[in-house]
Amino acid sequence: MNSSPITARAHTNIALIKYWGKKDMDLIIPQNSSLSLTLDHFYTDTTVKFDKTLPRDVFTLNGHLVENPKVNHFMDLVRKLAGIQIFAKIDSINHVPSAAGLASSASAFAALAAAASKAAGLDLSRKDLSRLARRGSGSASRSIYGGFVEWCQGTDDQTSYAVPVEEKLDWPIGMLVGIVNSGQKKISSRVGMQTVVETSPYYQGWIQSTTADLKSIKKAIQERDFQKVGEITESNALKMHALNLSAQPHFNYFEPMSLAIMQEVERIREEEHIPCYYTLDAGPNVKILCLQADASAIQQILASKFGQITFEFAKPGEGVRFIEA
Ligand SMILES: O=C(O)C[C@@](O)(CF)CCOP(=O)(O)OP(=O)(O)O
Repeated sequence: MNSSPITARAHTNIALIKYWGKKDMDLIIPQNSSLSLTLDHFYTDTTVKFDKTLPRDVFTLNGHLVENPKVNHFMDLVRKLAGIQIFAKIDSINHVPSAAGLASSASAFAALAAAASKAAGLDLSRKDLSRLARRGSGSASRSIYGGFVEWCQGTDDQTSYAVPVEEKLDWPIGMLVGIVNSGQKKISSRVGMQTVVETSPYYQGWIQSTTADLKSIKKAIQERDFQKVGEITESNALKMHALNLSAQPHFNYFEPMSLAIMQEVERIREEEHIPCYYTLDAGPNVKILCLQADASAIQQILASKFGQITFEFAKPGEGVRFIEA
């Protein structure tokens, strides 16, 4: 066990091919494989120090003491893996608006997996780090790597983990992220996706369609076909959200501003002839895939229409790494 505190930094990732349903809730085995882009702009720094004098885990988020059962459960997994019974001090700083569909759980659990396992004296491979992060939050399995990342669904704890598709990305693309609402979302991803699995009549169609999308997008990435990557991304996101609209009870994450931004992105593409495509996750925030050279032109158009919303640009980011606190 490491006596000194360990700090890890992990970046958030945004899925172009969505994970939206589990086969196994405890092991977090997904219904389908997914693909994401790790972003450099939003990240989490997490410091972990095991301390024999602690009666329980002590967790602070952005400087505030919080109780988080998912973190406690995760730390139990780490203790079991390392064969220790000691509690830890965990300090996490989220440079991401938490829980607003900006995949803050992805960067958070990837950073926690790296810092906690190393502080517990483990030296995990990136594959095993991805497996461990997955137990905290499915999408966190992808933030272990940078660039384009695929989470291979696998069938069990050993075979479900992410792999880098293209980590050192030499393609000048990125995402504009508009924070429509950084408040706590109504329905968590965990609840939302399970409702869909259990009640949407479209779920099997989704599995077939998203599996085909994954194959097509990997080919389009290889061919640097930005239009194809964008079209598949936008279509896949809308199919995911169609599941929510068809669930019982139905739900959706859109706010009026989300739809207005989505329509404006389509207009910019069709009338201004600037290639850009949107995606949304379990929240109202719109992420716009674009080429780096077009980012400021798109930002200016959006600022003229939605002055109250800032659209921050993120380039492809790197995988999880240890840093000096
Ligand atoms: O990231 C994606 O593929 C798509 C989503 O972001 C939603 F749009 C899912 C994120 O789910 P997550 O928070 O990882 O759920 P957990 O495993 O129940 O913790």
